[in-house]
Amino acid sequence: MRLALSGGRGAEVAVSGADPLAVLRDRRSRAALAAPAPPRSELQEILTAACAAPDHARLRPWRFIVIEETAREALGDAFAAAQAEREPDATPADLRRTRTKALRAPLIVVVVGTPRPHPKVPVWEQRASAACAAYGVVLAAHVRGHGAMWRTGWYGEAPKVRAHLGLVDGEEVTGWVYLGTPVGPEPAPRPPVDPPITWLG
Ligand SMILES: Cc1cc2nc3c(=O)[nH]c(=O)nc-3n(C[C@H](O)[C@H](O)[C@H](O)COP(=O)(O)O)c2cc1C
Repeated sequence: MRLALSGGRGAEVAVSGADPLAVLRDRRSRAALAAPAPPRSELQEILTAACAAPDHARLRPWRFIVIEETAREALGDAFAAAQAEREPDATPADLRRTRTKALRAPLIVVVVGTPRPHPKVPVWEQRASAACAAYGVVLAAHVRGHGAMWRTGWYGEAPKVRAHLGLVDGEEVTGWVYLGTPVGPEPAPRPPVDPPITWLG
């Protein structure tokens, strides 16, 4: 059964009577996103749901930075400054293109992994947990009828961007989750999946 998203403007997925597994199965990332973004109150719920990520020893090895609409220009400037530092030959057109990466959606949630040494929980587990939290943001936004797309990029490691975000040593950008109202044609339904399973029966 395919779930209908009612409008994609903060409306909840119509789960009543439907198979909730379809919410997971039929989710698609949406690259083209426009205003409105989820309002703060709803984003709070989405990020709270994302904090239910599996998390060994309850370290909660992530945090969120929310780039609201008015903060995007400054982030784009940081992207461009980072590119100018990394590629001294970058043209003004290159820098303009890079700046627009911050404007691809009305809101960005930066999921920051905060792994730290722990006697029982290795860093890879904490990174996996942060990735689950990022997926949680995507999924919870989808459930609430918003479009989402998890992206990454070199600029997450660039000192100028890290400084702009206020990241401290050891913190890492797990994902830039772009959120907003999907625009343009709906992506084709996900092709049937044959899960790679080894059954040991
Ligand atoms: C860690 C991670 C980084 C990603 N980075 C990008 C990216 O930079 N650009 C991109 O187009 N897709 C990226 N993706 C993939 C998209 O989020 C998305 O999963 C993909 O387009 C497939 O769409 P679907 O989610 O509808 O299956 C990334 C996914 C993950 C898990």
